[in-house]
Amino acid sequence: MLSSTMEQFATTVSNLAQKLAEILAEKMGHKSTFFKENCLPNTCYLRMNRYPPCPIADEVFGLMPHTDSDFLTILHQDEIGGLQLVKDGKWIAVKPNPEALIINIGDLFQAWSNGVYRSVEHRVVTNKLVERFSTAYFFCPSYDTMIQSCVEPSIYKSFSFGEFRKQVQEDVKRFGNKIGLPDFLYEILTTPMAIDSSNFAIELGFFFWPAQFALAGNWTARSTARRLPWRSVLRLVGRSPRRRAPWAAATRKVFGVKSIYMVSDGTGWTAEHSVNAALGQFDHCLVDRGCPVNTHLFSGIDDSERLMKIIRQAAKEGAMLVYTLADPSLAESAQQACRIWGIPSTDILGPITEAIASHLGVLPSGLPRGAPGRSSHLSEEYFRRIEAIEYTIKQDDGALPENLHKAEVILTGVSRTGKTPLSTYLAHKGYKVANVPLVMGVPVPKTLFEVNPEKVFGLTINPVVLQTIRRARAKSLGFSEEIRSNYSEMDYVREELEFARRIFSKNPSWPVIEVTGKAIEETAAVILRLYHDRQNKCSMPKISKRITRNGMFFFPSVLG
Ligand SMILES: O=C(O)CCC(=O)C(=O)O
Ligand SMILES: [Fe+2]
Repeated sequence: MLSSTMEQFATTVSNLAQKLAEILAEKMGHKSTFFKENCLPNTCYLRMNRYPPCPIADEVFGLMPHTDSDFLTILHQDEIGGLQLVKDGKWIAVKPNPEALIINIGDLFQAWSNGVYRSVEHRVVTNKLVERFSTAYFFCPSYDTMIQSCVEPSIYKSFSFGEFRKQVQEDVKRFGNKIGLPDFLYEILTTPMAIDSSNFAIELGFFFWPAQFALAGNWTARSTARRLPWRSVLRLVGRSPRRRAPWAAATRKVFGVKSIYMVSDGTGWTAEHSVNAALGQFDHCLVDRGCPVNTHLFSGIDDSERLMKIIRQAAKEGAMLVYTLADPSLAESAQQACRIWGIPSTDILGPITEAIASHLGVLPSGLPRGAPGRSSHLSEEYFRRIEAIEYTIKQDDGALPENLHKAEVILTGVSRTGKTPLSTYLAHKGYKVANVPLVMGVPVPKTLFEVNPEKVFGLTINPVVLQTIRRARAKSLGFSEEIRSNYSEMDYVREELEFARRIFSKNPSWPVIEVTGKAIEETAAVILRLYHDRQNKCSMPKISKRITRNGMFFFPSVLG
């Protein structure tokens, strides 16, 4: 009785699947007999799922996130609910309606339609109290049927359904999850294609349901392991059920770690800096607030083969892709592959390069930094930077005062105001920087007062903060008690800051910058703004300084 009911059900939904496939094909302008010829009843199969009540429903999936390896799936679920699908990057529940059928696009339809229809990622969550049943009809061809895109140029290589299934099994064995269509993507995507991707899941009125379904009450739950599938399967028609394996996507969901892949055909600094700057906007929710982000940098990626491997990996891991690719065809490939695989992506270099090209009226070279044919990789600017770094290292901590006149920027202040890291940072930006410490009782080099005062910058800091920094420093360096009290006791700290203040006030054209609580980058930005204002001398703001009540210099950045 059960089997005849199931046969009847299978025949009905098989006809429905046939019609739907033809309608979808026709919508793409293809009147095709392909489905009629290749998806015969003996190659399609029906699977009945039972999801027993699960005491740890929050931790276990009934069915791991997956896409179906078929053309179409016709699914019936009972009134319990639990099926979810991904829409716009979010999991949404499919409202249970025993009066309706759910149609899922499978991987084969995605390949056949060249990505116009997309196979939908779905999963089943378990229920604590009640069992759930569903029946899925998988509309498949024979293993030797070749799956080939119905339009050219094709995104995917053609493959037989057998090859596809074999690859899926191998991937599951090797990686623990199915990769699916990304395995069959052409490595080089250079031809622009307009792909109208749409996740597809429609509900139809349901007209047939076997009453004897409850017969299968003795099924047993197959897996109780955490996050492993929690359901039993009854196969009625066709091939054996797929092995269910834990998915990378599921692991991701358990641990909630998001990844950002940065890909560059150069060093990757631009991508890295941009991502870090943007991540700064999420300080309030990163890591310790439970939203951990992993970033991975792939530099020197200048061929599509490696690019596609990375993108495939990103698809597998559910990562986002941020790329700086000077070669427009490579950037285009990245964009397309991301669109096809549903990977969120951002092209950092493309939009700005295009804007500059249109502003200048000149085409960009499309060559990454260092590529043969691009004007000298090691540019003048590069050598200038190296020279600046060499100079700055030599001039650290008051060394070689006779060379101060060669500096572009001179930083001065008491010990532990951040002169050295600031000098190094500015040197990496190409400025020759000297730093001169102001130490009470040690004469300040004469040359500091002989050089152009416009390049001297004083640094000052809150005494309490300075004392804390100095104490930590004294401890880590194992200073003796005597040196320690000289260096880090409050009276001494205040006195030394006063000593510096007096020097600063005798040299009123030195801007004095309060560094308390400022990042090196922030102080550097202030210095460079002043430096360039002074260099350009155009409507240069007059720099003034005044003394605040606690005896610290306060530096209003731009005064008219
Ligand atoms: O039980 C369900 O609702 C979904 C079943 C399913 O996705 C499958 O068997 O592939
Ligand atoms: Fe499925």
